[in-house]
Amino acid sequence: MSELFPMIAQSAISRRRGKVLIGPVDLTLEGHGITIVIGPNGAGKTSLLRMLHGIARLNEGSIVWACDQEEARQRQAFVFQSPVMLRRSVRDNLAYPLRLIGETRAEAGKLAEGMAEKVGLTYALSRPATVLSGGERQKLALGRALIRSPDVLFLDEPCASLDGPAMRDVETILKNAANDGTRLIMSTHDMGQARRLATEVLFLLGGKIHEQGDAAQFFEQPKTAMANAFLNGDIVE
Ligand SMILES: Nc1ncnc2c1ncn2[C@@H]1O[C@H](COP(=O)(O)OP(=O)(O)OP(=O)(O)O)[C@@H](O)[C@H]1O
Repeated sequence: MSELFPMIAQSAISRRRGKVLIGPVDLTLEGHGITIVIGPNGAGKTSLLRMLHGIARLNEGSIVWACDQEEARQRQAFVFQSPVMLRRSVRDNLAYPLRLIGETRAEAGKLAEGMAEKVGLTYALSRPATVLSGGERQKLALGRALIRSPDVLFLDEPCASLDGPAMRDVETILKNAANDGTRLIMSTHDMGQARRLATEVLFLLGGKIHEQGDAAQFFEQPKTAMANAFLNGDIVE
């Protein structure tokens, strides 16, 4: 398989009805680690993730992966804040991405069971996804996104409405995925979570990347006054 990274965005801009949602963005993503995207409400976190993943229109500039675009698309997954589930069992939801690429029902079911174990949902395999709790739904969404072993997983506030134990479980799943070689790029409002997970930080402000850096260094000594103010809990806009 060819290399997917680096991903290079140059002067990338996404607009909606003439308004810039995000950009211009100049960004190089290397192939390892967990990049956490932070910034105040409306800074453009969701828009950045959607633009990089290719589900928000790229109006200007370029986003280029090291392999061809179609292959790059196949090797990515995205987890939304409020994932939509099929009105079927947990097993079928997990198996679905595999069925889409032609896996047999039996094989997809077997792999779904393996993934259910990884995300802690073995006990719920036969339950309809519609009866799951918020935490269980998010674990299912992660399992469904990870079942094709994506090289990159984008996550938009995946823990936004989860309680402590569910958040801890989700973070464990994410760390395991990163250790297994999936590159994670994730937005969060939770600075504790950002500190626990990040190897790299993108701090967004006003639709632009205001600061990018190694996580330990960013949290210890941010380079910009705005990032410093944000980390101190000041109102930044
Ligand atoms: N579909 C849309 N149409 C018009 N404007 C939009 C749309 N989606 C987002 N915006 C605007 O684009 C800007 C960036 O929004 P975005 O959701 O990317 O920010 P965010 O950092 O993820 O915010 P939050 O932390 O509140 O989720 C905001 O000003 C928002 O109001």
